[in-house]
Amino acid sequence: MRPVLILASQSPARASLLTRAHLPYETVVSHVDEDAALAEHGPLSPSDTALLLARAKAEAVASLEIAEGRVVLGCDSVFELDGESYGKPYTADVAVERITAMSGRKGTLHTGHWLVDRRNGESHGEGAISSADVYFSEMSREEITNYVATGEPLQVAGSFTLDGRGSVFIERVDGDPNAVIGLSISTLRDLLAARHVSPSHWWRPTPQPTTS
Ligand SMILES: Nc1nc2c(ncn2[C@@H]2O[C@H](COP(=O)(O)OP(=O)(O)OP(=O)(O)O)[C@@H](O)[C@H]2O)c(=O)[nH]1
Repeated sequence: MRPVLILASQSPARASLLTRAHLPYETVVSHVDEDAALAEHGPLSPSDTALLLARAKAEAVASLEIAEGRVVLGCDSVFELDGESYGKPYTADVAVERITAMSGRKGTLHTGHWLVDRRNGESHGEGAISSADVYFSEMSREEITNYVATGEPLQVAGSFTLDGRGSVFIERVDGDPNAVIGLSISTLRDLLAARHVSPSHWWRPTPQPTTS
């Protein structure tokens, strides 16, 4: 039986968070062009950017036939430092520059969530942001270049991971740590509750067909 939840994301970290919570899901990547989605809008705050992109991803997948009768979750994570939005650094030079600016300081990781409920012939969308302040320890130039050389920070929003090597440099998180990684499970619970669904329903063993 297909899981009710579709995760509209290519992110292994987001998938892992659902798996660890024993929440069954199917992954359908949205292939949303994030720059094009943002170009339609004027300047947005980092949190509004995350919510808009989460919505674009969820709606792109929710429009597919595979989403009929199911619930689709899209997410997007944006790192805020000094009021500026940062996504993935992609290159080592950009990662070194950004991590150098973060050293010894506090940034905020905003993760947008958008849920589209396509059950019962409807299509109801609702979103929420989960933001967490992240406090970084002082990092030496050598530590930064050694971290960037691993390649880990290049493909993650904010150029660091909380659940990987980046944890060496994180002193404190104020907020949902899962939101830092990319998907706040408690925010998903709240969005599902608004649609009269509890993730705990999915822990029940699926009734096995009786052999007559
Ligand atoms: N493992 C880990 N990944 C992180 C962390 N912070 C951000 N990320 C990842 O960085 C990526 C942020 O880029 P997004 O554009 O939101 O998502 P994406 O990876 O492109 O995947 P889509 O959902 O398909 O757009 C996500 O995959 C996040 O899971 C972290 O602390 N740990």
